[in-house]
Amino acid sequence: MKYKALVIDVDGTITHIDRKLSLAAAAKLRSLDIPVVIATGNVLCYAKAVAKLVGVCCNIIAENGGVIIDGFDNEPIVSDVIHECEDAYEFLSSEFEMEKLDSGYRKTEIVLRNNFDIEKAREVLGTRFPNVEIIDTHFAIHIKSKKINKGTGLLKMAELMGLETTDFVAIGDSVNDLEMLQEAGFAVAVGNADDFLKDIADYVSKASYGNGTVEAIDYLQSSSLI
Ligand SMILES: O=C(O)COP(=O)(O)O
Ligand SMILES: [Mg+2]
Repeated sequence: MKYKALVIDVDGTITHIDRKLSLAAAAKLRSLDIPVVIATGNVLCYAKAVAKLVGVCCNIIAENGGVIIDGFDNEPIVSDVIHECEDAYEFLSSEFEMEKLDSGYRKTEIVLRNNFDIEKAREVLGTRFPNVEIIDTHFAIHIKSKKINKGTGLLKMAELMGLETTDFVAIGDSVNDLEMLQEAGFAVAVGNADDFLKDIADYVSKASYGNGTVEAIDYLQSSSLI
């Protein structure tokens, strides 16, 4: 066994296209005897439920690295980065009809329904908020700090777990997984992943969504990598 832990995205990676949980992926993750860290752009309470129900509780990177816990009842570590995201949102909302998602729960970023022109929004924002970026995960649009991502989240989590980031296999599907896959020792992109993620991955599954995760874990096990 080469890698000591696995860090895995949620939407598009352990789900089907419609965000329903892939039961096959959940069963596969639950069967592993190495720690499994959930890493998602979703809010912490959502991620905690995912981790608990999948059965991999509870080292969690939520809000794209902005919020981290290393135990279900432990106090979250919350990055202080929301203010600039709020300022950018206020600035944009005078020009775009935007619908906030989960705003009552989010601590570190602003998330919006994917129903406006993101390219235009990036143009309008220009260089006004140099520490803020807008990303599209195909599930939602995030106005987030450039200072945090799932890669910085993995660095912190590895430290909390007494591991190196290179001890991890990372599995993901989208732009918000890029830094995490770059940081990990072994990177997996599922079949539905964006091309730029597939380009940097060590393994690209033929199957998509949750079935891609099952295929990748089968490969890692049969190659004695985990
Ligand atoms: O929050 C999103 O937009 C996508 O969530 P994910 O990181 O679990 O894929
Ligand atoms: Mg995803």
